[in-house]
Amino acid sequence: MSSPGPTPRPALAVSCEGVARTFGRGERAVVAVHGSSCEVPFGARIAIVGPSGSGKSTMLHIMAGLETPTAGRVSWPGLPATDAERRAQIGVVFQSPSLVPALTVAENVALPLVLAGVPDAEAEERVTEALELVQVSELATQLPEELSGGQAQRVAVARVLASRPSLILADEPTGQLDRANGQHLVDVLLATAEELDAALVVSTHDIEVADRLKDRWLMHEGRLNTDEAWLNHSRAPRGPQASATTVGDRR
Ligand SMILES: Nc1ncnc2c1ncn2[C@@H]1O[C@H](COP(=O)(O)OP(=O)(O)OP(=O)(O)O)[C@@H](O)[C@H]1O
Repeated sequence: MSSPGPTPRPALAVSCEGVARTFGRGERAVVAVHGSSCEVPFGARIAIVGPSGSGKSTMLHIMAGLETPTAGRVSWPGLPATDAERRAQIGVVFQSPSLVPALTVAENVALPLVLAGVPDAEAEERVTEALELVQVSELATQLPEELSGGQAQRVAVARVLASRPSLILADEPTGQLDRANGQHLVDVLLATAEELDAALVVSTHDIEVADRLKDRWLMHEGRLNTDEAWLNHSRAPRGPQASATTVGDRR
């Protein structure tokens, strides 16, 4: 019997090789991300956990192509090579919802579809479906200023889902939601990622949210640790500090 060939490498949505990002110069320079590497295949469900200021948002923005690394290399082997086409396949849920103030909720969700040239009837269908998924259909004609923080956050998620991305990057998507609504939003992100066969990366402080995702990575002082062994380090005298200890203690 012939031996099986090497297992084909899974298609990667995004790959980071030693990426770093420094803001400012000289004495005022802040290193938000130190040389960090990761590979995110399609089908991945990853939580990036870490304390405030550890570099999670910056890392997600690098993966999204919104922030250019000052060192290292980011690539999207499984996404289109041209910037515009690739951007259309990357959905980012920002920490602050950033809705367009003059547009209604439905118009905000439709905006990326209109810009991408999706026909009106299909855009309308996708908007209705996305608003239903995040349970804000009744807010379709409201303006962003009329929404609570949590409602705005759900609309921002709907906007990403409607564009049917292949790579979903969500920065603290449950930050302004109570526990039940937060859990529901995670359900929606997971179900959508499954349906689209997309990669999903969620940054969070919330261990309950992190535990819903298949893999958990730690961001600590600008360094990304993709080895889940850190979960057990809390018992070791010199394991990763505060955040890892907190996570480990919950297990
Ligand atoms: N545009 C910027 N200019 C200067 N410093 C920045 C900028 N963006 C981030 N930083 C700094 O980089 C570090 C990492 O910030 P980042 O927002 O990535 O962390 P975070 O883990 O997402 O934090 P949080 O959970 O509070 O959002 C922080 O010290 C922050 O002050």
